[in-house]
Amino acid sequence: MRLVIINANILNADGELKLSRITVRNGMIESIAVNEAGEAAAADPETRVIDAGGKLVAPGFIDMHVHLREPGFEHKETIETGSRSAAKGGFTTIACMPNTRPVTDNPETVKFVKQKAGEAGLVNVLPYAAITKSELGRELTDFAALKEAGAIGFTDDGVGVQSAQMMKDAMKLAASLDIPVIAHCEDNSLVEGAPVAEGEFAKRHGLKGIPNESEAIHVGRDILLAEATGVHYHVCHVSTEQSIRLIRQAKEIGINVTAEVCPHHLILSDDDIPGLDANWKMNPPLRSRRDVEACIAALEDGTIDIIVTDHAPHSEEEKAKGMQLAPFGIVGFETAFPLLYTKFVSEGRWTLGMLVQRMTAGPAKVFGLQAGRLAPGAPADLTIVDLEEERAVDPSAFASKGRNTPFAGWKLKGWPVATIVGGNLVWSEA
Ligand SMILES: NC(=O)N[C@@H](CC(=O)O)C(=O)O
Ligand SMILES: [Zn+2]
Ligand SMILES: [Zn+2]
Repeated sequence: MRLVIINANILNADGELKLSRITVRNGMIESIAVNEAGEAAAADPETRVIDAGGKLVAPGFIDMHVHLREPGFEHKETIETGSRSAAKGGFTTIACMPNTRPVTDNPETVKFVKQKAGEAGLVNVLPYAAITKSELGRELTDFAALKEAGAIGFTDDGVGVQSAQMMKDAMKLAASLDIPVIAHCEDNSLVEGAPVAEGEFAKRHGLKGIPNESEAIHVGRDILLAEATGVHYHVCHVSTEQSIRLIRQAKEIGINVTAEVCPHHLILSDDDIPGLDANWKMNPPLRSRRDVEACIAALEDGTIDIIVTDHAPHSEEEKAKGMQLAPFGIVGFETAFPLLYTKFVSEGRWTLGMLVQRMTAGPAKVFGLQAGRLAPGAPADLTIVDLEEERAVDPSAFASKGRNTPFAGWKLKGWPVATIVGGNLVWSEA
């Protein structure tokens, strides 16, 4: 089967949009050429033609931090609904966190996730496995067996690994297997019971605050451990100026550290939280404007390498428990690109090329994936985006089971309209 995408506006090496014709065969990009008029008419019956109509055709977005909730929390999301939500957001490869039930701390669960993702047949799903059994921080999992089963990295996302010795042992083992450690950085002794960041919002509402140090202490500790062990250490959802300072310095002296940031930490601060609505509750919490500015600058200068959504669906009942009691987390797939395009590209702060790089080639490079680029021989994982279409975020229309977003009603531009994985159209607006 051959697929030809005509009138595709693709970014060239200079970041300019060029109208092109992309030919796909057997799931791979075969050629990219200057668009030719009349191509559609010339196509043979064995060839499917998609007319992109001058819309952006980018490498499929890659999201290296997502929660699909299955097994165990199917009322929040399943691998299928999460995959569909990802496809609708323009993502073609996602990496899912192990804080399921059971925790992905055994080879069977890794295989289960891969099997379910294959059955859904929508996007590429790469499973992470837990660092410690049940993410309890007490005993390491069997890294070699988990890697063998298909885990692409180790993380206890959802909680920080509290013991430095445990983290050091994990890093040593991961380094010997040439596989990264991905860390949710949070010192429990500093955050107990706090639902939002330390600051004005917490004070005004009489809530306990999560201090910036609770994240940065782990980042600093882990950078020293990464230096000692030589592991590839990747920092989850960076949200503070202090963590960024430590990562910047570590990179300067050549320590193998990479980092990610979420759209909400690039856009929202705790000043924006309208009230005690748990759709604004996530971990790490929304911090100060100063932290937001530090995150933006760090993504721009390369201190932070990539953008991830930390898509974290929860049910409406769970989120209705209020700011103090509701679980942390917001959904992310279906708003990520339009949010970032509208806030940073439309408003002139970033080039389109920069945004796309941080969501495609950037993550592919950090995690060594054969994806994230448009070139002959690369997998035909593509996303088509209408940069002109403007509409409001409507959570009731999400493909995700989760409706928990602080961005409901936001008017945004740059909506994905079709997603192609391995040459197959897995989602389209029409
Ligand atoms: N980010 C969140 O607020 N929640 C995540 C856990 C996590 O990413 O730490 C979840 O699993 O719900
Ligand atoms: Zn986390
Ligand atoms: Zn997470």
